[in-house]
Amino acid sequence: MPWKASSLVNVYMTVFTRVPIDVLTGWSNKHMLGALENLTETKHGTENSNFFLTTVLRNLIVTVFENVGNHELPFYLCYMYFLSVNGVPAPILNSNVEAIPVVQWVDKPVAITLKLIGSTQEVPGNPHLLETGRALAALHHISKKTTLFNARVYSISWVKDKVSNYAYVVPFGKRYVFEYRSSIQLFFFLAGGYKRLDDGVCHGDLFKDNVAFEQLFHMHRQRLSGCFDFYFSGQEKMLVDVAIALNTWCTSSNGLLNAYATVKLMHSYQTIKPLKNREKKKLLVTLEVMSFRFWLSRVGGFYKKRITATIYTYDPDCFKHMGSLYSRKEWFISYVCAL
Ligand SMILES: Nc1ncnc2c1ncn2[C@@H]1O[C@H](COP(=O)(O)OP(=O)(O)OP(=O)(O)O)[C@@H](O)[C@H]1O
Ligand SMILES: N[C@@H](CCO)C(=O)O
Repeated sequence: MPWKASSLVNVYMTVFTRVPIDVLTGWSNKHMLGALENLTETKHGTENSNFFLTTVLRNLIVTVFENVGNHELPFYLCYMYFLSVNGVPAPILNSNVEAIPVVQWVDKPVAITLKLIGSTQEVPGNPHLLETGRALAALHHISKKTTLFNARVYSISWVKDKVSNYAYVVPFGKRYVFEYRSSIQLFFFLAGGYKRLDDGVCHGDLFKDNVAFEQLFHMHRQRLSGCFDFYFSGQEKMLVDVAIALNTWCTSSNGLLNAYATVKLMHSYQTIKPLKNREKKKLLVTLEVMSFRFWLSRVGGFYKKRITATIYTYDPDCFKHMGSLYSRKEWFISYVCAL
């Protein structure tokens, strides 16, 4: 049966693994986090089980990793540590990389990180777009200097695997579109120009719900307090991160890229890290490929989760048609990329 976004209504549960209070108290004592005051489950998130934990000393996030193995966690934590000591705000708790609280619960790794101040922005305005563009560019800039390495998460084999697994959920008359878009995706990875794009460790998931902003009391504006959810980060073309950000931060409700928002984000990104000509030429196809990539993972997520329980899933519909939008013309790209 083909999926339908409307059937996502009433699908609300974001925690898969709960941790008893006495276990949390033990961790808190061991890592000197302070006496526990409050514990609540987060309302969003589809990958891991996240809790807001308040102690007398701090506001924390407890993440029980559902799909990240013990061997993978050190990269993510070290990368967050690397970013935060280099001025890109990531929610790492200790300034000593050896003292980051990592524990184990029912055979799953658990990390305790800082809860960022403020909240995420569903409808970003000028300052949000400008600060996000700047933060992403700073992240890319500094990531060039790290020796940390994590293999690309969304590789050719990932695409092939998902496409073959999910093809049956696409209505029969639409399968040619699915095949066409997946071929663009594969072509993108295999094309010669792809190899020459700038790469390094990328965030991989810089959606609006992964950046927090705090209100400045003395001013009528907000300031970026940090980026989180680095658990898709890995080696990637930096243009891919830019396209993910544009698709999610700058798209209007009708699915079209908003020129005003795109110019803001791109301008602030490029003041720190200007795109090279070969990157500008590939931006159009990268936007298309990334919209398909998230559509694919959301459709897959919907099916996987529907089988297991009623849990929170993201709506795939907003990425469905993005690849064929009229605003994605060459002139539009040169306009928004102009510094
Ligand atoms: N460091 C943090 N500071 C503030 N809030 C956070 C932090 N980390 C997680 N959260 C909260 O927890 C929620 C879920 O976190 P996150 O997005 O990391 O989960 P996930 O399961 O990995 O989700 P996704 O499906 O987006 O990959 C966020 O929407 C946010 O409200
Ligand atoms: N940020 C992703 C989920 C994690 O890949 C989405 O909204 O589809």
